[in-house]
Amino acid sequence: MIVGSVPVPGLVLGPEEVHRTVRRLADELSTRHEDGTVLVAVLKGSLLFMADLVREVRFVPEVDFMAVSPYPSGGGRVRLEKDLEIDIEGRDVVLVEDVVDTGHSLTLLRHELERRGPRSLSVCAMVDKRARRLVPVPIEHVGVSVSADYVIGYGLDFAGRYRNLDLIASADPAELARDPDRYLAWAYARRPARR
Ligand SMILES: O=P(O)(O)OC[C@H]1O[C@H](OP(=O)(O)OP(=O)(O)O)[C@H](O)[C@@H]1O
Ligand code: HPA
Repeated sequence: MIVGSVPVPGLVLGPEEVHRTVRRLADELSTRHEDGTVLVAVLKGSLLFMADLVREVRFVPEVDFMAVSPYPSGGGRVRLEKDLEIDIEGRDVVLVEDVVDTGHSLTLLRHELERRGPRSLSVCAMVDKRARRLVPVPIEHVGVSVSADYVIGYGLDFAGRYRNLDLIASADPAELARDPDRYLAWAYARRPARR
């Protein structure tokens, strides 16, 4: 969308819709899981999602964190950067992802977790960019499916910016590549005033 000569991102979910979506996902998880379920957040993007989700589920979760990153050589190969501290053998595990794009990261993560013998494993992803999938991978709980090429906000960054927004917006990756600060004025104008 273009306003005047300044491109602005398209709003995918505003703050209220983000919270409604998190509550719905927490309800879905709460009907299937009991105390002791391990919620594994994928850093860094799942920061806000995990923080909200743990406050909405109706079971007592244990939390842990993983991180992956692409190999510099590219080609979709992904490596584990940070591993769990908890032994998940025999445990119910929910992997909490901010976004699934090509599917490479989630494929590696599912494989890594499955081979440790959890009692159950499911994935709860806030954003599913289904049209961009290169590797098919199951996602049991989806917040929102988008056709956008790139999304920012609610943990999702571009070059470290935009993670702290309480909304999710689609953005033009070419614009961001030209100027990573491109949407900051738009984003901060939408932040609620703090006392
Ligand atoms: O489906 P894929 O194409 O593999 O992309 C999905 C991955 O991208 C995001 O992480 P990102 O690399 O943006 O790192 P960050 O969360 O630390 O910003 C997200 O957390 C996934 O792990
Ligand atoms: N936004 C932010 N980070 C991402 C995305 C996205 O659309 N896809 C994969 N990592």
